[in-house]
Amino acid sequence: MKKYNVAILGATGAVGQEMLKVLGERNFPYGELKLLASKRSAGEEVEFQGKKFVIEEATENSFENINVVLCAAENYISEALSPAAVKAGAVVIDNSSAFRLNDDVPLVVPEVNPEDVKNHKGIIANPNCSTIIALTALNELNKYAKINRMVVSTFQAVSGAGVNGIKELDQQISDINSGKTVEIKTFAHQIAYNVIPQIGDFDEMGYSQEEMKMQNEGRKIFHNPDLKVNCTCVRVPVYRSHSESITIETEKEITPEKARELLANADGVKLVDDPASKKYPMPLDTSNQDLIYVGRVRKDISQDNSLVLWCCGDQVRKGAATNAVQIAEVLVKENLI
Ligand SMILES: NC(=O)C1=CN([C@@H]2O[C@H](COP(=O)(O)OP(=O)(O)OC[C@H]3O[C@@H](n4cnc5c(N)ncnc54)[C@H](OP(=O)(O)O)[C@@H]3O)[C@@H](O)[C@H]2O)C=CC1
Ligand SMILES: N[C@@H](CC(=O)OP(=O)(O)O)C(=O)O
Repeated sequence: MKKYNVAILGATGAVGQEMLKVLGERNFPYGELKLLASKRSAGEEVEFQGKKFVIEEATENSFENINVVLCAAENYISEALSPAAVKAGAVVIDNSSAFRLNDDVPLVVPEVNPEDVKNHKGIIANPNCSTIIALTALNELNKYAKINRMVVSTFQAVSGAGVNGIKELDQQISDINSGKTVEIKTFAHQIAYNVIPQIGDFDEMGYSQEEMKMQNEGRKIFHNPDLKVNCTCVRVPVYRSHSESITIETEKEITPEKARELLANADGVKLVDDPASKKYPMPLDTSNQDLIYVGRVRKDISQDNSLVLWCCGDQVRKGAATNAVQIAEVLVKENLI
């Protein structure tokens, strides 16, 4: 079997560490494996599949002989290093938001628009985590009856802000329980025992950057430039898995029964919808795996052709690492690397 040399850029981060796990779990046919991070982590050892790997400092010269770069670093790092990786002949699958809306960069959720990878020019973008979760959940409904409008509220786990987000919740809980003063570094306010209706900076309309991604990226992935989305993103003191309350308005009616039938057979989705038995998706049940759980499916009683649903998914997995590895698998299958 042909092997592909893989580099993970940001290998010590929340997403990078998960990428390594997912490569192993899905038996991705990797040959050479390079783990890249900042100078701070260079020299650290990581054990993977019985072998020791040493973290290297990422530089423009890190990508010789690499076929695929799984990039899990901030925008400015991806902007600085992805072009060098492409120049060296690699395909970059980028988790940052740096290139997502560029015309020559496919933005791909493999369950929804895998064919878009064909137009890549070296960089393929992984969408925003909440957007991946919502669109995976909605794909079959959108195919049955085009979605014209979405109203979304997200409840986003602290790991969405990386390893520092996890540390901050841990630290604040421990400080509060031992009567110490709470320190705030990563989030705008105390996150322990709180919810914060801000993820990213606000624009002049009052929407945060994170909130606008659902519309801007959703339009590109669904190939629907007229899709209208109104989104509110909230950080909650949950470690893993984002939850979303979603209302969709469709071009023709989808009854809740039909929606459940479509969701029960949707790729990447698990229907958990039995409220009478207290069964619905919750982050504690959806973490460390890849399915997007959907439930609480019901008619929107406030307007026609509208449905309300609730979904949860592990944003470090399907919302980031797994989606990226799935894109690499499409490239392999289509002989595009
Ligand atoms: N967390 C999530 O759920 C999701 C994250 N994303 C996106 O994925 C990317 C990574 O996020 P996440 O894993 O959460 O972040 P983390 O903060 O957990 O990890 C950041 C990674 O970037 C590395 N890094 C920092 N500075 C440099 C540098 N100068 N050169 C090379 N590498 C560097 C860090 O290495 P070191 O340890 O050495 O500092 C670390 O490996 C971001 O673009 C984020 O927006 C997308 C979807 C979901
Ligand atoms: N901002 C998301 C995670 C993320 O990194 O998104 P993006 O890749 O769109 O910046 C969160 O905090 O939960």
